[in-house]
Amino acid sequence: MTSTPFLIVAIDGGAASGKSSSSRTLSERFNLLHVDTGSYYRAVTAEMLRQNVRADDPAAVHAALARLALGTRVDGRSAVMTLGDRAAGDEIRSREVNDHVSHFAAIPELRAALLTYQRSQADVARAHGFRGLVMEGRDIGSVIFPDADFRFFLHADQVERARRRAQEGQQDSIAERDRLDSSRKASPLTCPAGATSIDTTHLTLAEVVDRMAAAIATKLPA
Ligand SMILES: Nc1ncnc2c1ncn2[C@@H]1O[C@H](COP(=O)(O)OP(=O)(O)O)[C@@H](O)[C@H]1O
Ligand SMILES: Nc1ccn([C@H]2C[C@H](O)[C@@H](COP(=O)(O)OP(=O)(O)O)O2)c(=O)n1
Repeated sequence: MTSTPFLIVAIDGGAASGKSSSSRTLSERFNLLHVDTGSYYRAVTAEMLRQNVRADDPAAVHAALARLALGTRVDGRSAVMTLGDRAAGDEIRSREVNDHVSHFAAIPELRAALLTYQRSQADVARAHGFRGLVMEGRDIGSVIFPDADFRFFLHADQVERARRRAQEGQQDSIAERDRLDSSRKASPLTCPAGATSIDTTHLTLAEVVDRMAAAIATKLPA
């Protein structure tokens, strides 16, 4: 008897390239835990701001990281970071977090603190009976799960991505975040070698999802 494989799907890309929307749909279609690692960097950034810690103060960042008590709550099909007894909420999408998150995400010590935590989400998925996980971010296919079963890299031209964000009513300097995320030394945003690159500029969300789903279905029936 063959057992069903536990599948890891990695999706990377810049802001508003379609990572969250496609990940959510794939998580439903294949019963995968949805892990939005951007929300983790956002939650830690919100916590740093709450504690008045600045990204350019390494000693304060170090001390604050040592105090973080990270946990995970599963909400439907999505993993949600908890900090102590608080779950990350809407404040992680605020203008202030948008403006600061890439600066905190560039700090190697902070990224190292989140590395094991992100990998441990596979255990959370198993414990909750999911058939695998779909994890989205900037360095999932390159650093967190380089051996993932599927690695996708989504991109779209900047004007289209800005249009998508504006349509959501969000104030977000995506060009500046992409510049910082792509140029940092620690795990920069890049299309990992061997990943499947998809230009979503002229595709509908359904078309993007269908391309990824067709590949995944070869290993895991929907
Ligand atoms: N291929 C697409 N065509 C049109 N709109 C899209 C497409 N992909 C995503 N969107 C829309 O763009 C916005 C940002 O998408 P999202 O999935 O949140 O991107 P990311 O997670 O990469 O930041 C959402 O409102 C989403 O519905
Ligand atoms: N794996 C990850 C995920 C996000 N980040 C950083 C860089 C991003 O600008 C911020 C926020 O990520 P998020 O995915 O929420 O951003 P968008 O939804 O694409 O606008 O976090 C990262 O450095 N590494």
